[in-house]
Amino acid sequence: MTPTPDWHLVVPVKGGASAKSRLHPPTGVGREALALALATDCLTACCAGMPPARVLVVTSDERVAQMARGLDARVVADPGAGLNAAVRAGRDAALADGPSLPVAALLGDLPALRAEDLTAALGAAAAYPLAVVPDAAGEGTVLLTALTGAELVPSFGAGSAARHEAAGHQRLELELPRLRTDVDDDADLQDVLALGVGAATRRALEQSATTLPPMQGSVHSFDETTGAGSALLDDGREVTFTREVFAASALRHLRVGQRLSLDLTGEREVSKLWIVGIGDDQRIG
Ligand SMILES: Nc1nc2c(ncn2[C@@H]2O[C@H](COP(=O)(O)OP(=O)(O)OP(=O)(O)O)[C@@H](O)[C@H]2O)c(=O)[nH]1
Ligand SMILES: C=C(OP(=O)(O)O)C(=O)O
Repeated sequence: MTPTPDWHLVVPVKGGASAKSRLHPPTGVGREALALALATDCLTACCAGMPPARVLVVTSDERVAQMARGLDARVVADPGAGLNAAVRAGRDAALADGPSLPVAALLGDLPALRAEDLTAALGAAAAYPLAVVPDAAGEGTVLLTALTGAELVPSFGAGSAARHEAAGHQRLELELPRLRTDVDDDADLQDVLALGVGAATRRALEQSATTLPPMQGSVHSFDETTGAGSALLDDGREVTFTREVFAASALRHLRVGQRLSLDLTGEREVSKLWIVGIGDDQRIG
């Protein structure tokens, strides 16, 4: 296998009141807060997938900058001339580390992204001098790469995948929906929620129980004597529940493999469980 080169990753994040103008968050959720949460989940995955010192977040928004610094990413000042200028500024900051380094640019609105998706995509892109990964619709760009960073010339904006391809970037239709689903509008938000978003986006949407589908999973283990156990979420995570949570469900028994709906506190602890299809007011015991 070809070793993966040491990419620098440029992530532009607009932030502030004008971010994500096509998104209509549910009542009780601010657009700015939701946009920040989308970027937080995206950057958390990036900084888990590669050394954060090689992740360059281009922004002029102090809240975004603070969040990025908290993840140990580098912050580059946004020149204030739009998305492509922001990506160029990130590229130039990366090239200050070495003029022929490989540089990639990733959109910052991918809240379902996981570290392994980024690693897989950068690994695939490493086989080409220039590459582009289109968004799920095949029209926009989510990832643009150049093995020689100085050759990264961004042309983001409507229909950018075809433009990047015409400029010599190899089109990579990777089977990585978590990487390819960017959030522009309300339908995209539903798509990423179905894929499973990161903790920040889930938290930001918590005030709005109507839009957030409960987590689904199946019983993985159950101790009859204590009432404690664990479940496997459909996104692959194992989560645990205590005897108190089980007792509060009013269920008398669980069997391994049984389908459940779950609420979580934190990443791994179940705060509430119930049987799929049985609503809060229709509990069975
Ligand atoms: N730093 C920086 N990032 C930008 C800028 N414009 C867009 N982005 C980021 O680029 C990614 C894709 O941008 P868009 O989908 O066009 O997002 P947007 O401008 O926030 O949203 P819309 O108002 O819907 O166009 C997101 O991560 C944005 O935060 C910009 O001028 N500067
Ligand atoms: C900026 C782009 O897309 P969107 O506005 O759809 O995020 C793009 O794909 O080039």
